[in-house]
Amino acid sequence: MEPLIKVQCLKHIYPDKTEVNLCGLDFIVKPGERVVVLGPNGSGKTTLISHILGLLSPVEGTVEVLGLSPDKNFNKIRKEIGVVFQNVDEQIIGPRVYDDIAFTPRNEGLKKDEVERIVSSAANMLNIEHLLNKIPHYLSGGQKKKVALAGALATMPQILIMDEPFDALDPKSKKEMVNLLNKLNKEKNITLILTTHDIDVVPQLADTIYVINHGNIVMKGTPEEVFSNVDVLRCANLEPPILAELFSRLCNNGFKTNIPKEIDEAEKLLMMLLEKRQIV
Ligand SMILES: Nc1ncnc2c1ncn2[C@@H]1O[C@H](COP(=O)(O)OP(=O)(O)OP(=O)(O)O)[C@@H](O)[C@H]1O
Repeated sequence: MEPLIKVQCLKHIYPDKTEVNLCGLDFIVKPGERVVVLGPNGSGKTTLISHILGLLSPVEGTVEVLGLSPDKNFNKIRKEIGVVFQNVDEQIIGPRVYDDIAFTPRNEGLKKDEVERIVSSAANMLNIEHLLNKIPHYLSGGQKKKVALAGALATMPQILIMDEPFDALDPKSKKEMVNLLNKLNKEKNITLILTTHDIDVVPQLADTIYVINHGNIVMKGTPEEVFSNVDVLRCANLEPPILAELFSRLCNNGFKTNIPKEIDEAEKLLMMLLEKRQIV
């Protein structure tokens, strides 16, 4: 299967001469994949995303999205990619929530009733119908994030990129966001690229994880592969999810068990282990 995105040994130099390198392993995203990028602060996650979106041009290395250089084919590429930036204030531009979600469909010249249909379907997906008449500036951080996501989904892109999707979300909204992202991936076949510091949710969301450290993509693998490699993670200033760490330690102590993704799964596995040992 041809990759949707391929980034090889990227080097970027910002105007103030700050140099960002992303060498090591190639960054490859296949259609329908859920990819999470992990790395410490300042390691270049947002820089990587900006290149994929064609907002920045590499000084060295190659960036290909759908076989094209995104910086030279900005309009073509941006139709296929929905994005929610870390700082959503920079991307919400409509005077009312409705206008913001309607921005791209209106720009594409769609008729009023088609725009209405798209906005109402995106708002419904995110449970924000009650916010449509509000002024975005006065919304809470979590509400703004949902509005930005509704805007990104309005044109049903092939690829959805979210930089820190769980920032500003309370536990219930975080759970809803995880479920929604998985639903978009499964039912609409939207390819996901996410960055997050919220490591505990990663096993529920990732098919593939990339770990960036010191200018290199140092590791690629499934959550099980990556989170069992505690030394590489710690070296990159990352902690494995608490459940992954606990169950890896149980494995190291001779208990044959999978690594659970969620607390319910962990509970079942623990009950099975305890029953086997006749502790309960
Ligand atoms: N516009 C800019 N001008 C100058 N330097 C920049 C600019 N944007 C980012 N940088 C620098 O590039 C490096 C990588 O930044 P980037 O935002 O890509 O990291 P990140 O991994 O997304 O960080 P975080 O986890 O904190 O969001 C950092 O040293 C940062 O200070």
